[in-house]
Amino acid sequence: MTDAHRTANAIDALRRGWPIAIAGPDGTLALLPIETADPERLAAFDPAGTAPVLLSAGRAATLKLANQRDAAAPDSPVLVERAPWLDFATATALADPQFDLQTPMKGPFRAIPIEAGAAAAAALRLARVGGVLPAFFASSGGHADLILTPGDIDAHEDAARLTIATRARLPVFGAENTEIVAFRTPEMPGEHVALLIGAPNGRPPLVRLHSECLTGDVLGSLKCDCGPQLHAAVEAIEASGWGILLYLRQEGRGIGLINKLRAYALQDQGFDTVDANTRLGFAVDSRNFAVAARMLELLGQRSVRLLTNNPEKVAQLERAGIQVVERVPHVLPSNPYNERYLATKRDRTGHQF
Ligand SMILES: Nc1nc2c(ncn2[C@@H]2O[C@H](COP(=O)(O)OP(=O)(O)OP(=O)(O)O)[C@@H](O)[C@H]2O)c(=O)[nH]1
Ligand SMILES: [Zn+2]
Repeated sequence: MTDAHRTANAIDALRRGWPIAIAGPDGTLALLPIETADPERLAAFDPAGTAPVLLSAGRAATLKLANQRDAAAPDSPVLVERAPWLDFATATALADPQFDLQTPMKGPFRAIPIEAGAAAAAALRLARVGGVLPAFFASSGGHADLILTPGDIDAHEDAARLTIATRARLPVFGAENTEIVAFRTPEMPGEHVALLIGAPNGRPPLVRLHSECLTGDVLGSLKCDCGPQLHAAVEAIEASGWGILLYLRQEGRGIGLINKLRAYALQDQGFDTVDANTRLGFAVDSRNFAVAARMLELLGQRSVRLLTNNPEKVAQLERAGIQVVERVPHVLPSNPYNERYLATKRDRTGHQF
């Protein structure tokens, strides 16, 4: 089995609630994903009932386990000791923030040292890639048929594996002289695409990196600005004469649709987009724009004008070897439902408005 093949199987296992094991340089962990497993599988995985619970640093902080985190490495995963009363239902409440406000955690919870730190961090990364909650029963003695390494997960996310699969003419609303180019890697289920709009004129193209947002792009959600930004980007590129829209399959800033909708449910409880992600146990933004740099490179473009309010997109493209000669603001009018979202972008995630 190849590296990426093992990761694909591991993602499949996570979504089905089957155990996997990750072997890092400092030790191996057998892992059972809490979201998708059930009490019977837990009993089979951990007959002695001693496997601790692995959580992200953000989730641990939300659960007031912050003081038990490693002060030298505050973003490291946290392992919660398995007390006899910490059953499957309690572990589910540790994993899923949905009921945090209704059922305050009782505890006492105790964090214990993690020996297999690399495996623990890789497990949380794999949960994000697989779109499940980043929480596991984790045992150093447990058994799983499928064993992978942190490096296997790197291979799965490696932008260098991207290639052009096909291209065709695609007149779109607002830009009729357009070609679509589709990209894929052997393992990613979602294909990234580029729209090449207008005719190259020797100048750097006007480029937009658009991250997938099913709710905003397709369903007309008013909670964000994605739909209007998508259409305005096509218009702006068309008006500029020549440019490229990259449609990146990075739903929910990389946490997937289901976890984004969980974040929306937390926003219904009053948390903003940043705190909602943290409560779920994810980074505020999990996107890696190296994939966009690779797409531009495959399209023969190393110098671009970038349509964005997000300085992080500029920085990541530059780090990946694409020269951003100009940042062009991309601000759309707000509505009553997305005002707070836009204010949070301005105040907490460094967007320039
Ligand atoms: N996790 C999470 N993702 C969200 C939320 N709202 C929108 N998204 C996702 O955010 C991505 C869009 O990114 P934005 O941060 O809105 O904008 P940006 O692309 O970083 O910056 P600009 O280039 O300036 O527009 C899409 O993948 C959306 O699905 C949310 O509340 N939580
Ligand atoms: Zn959106």
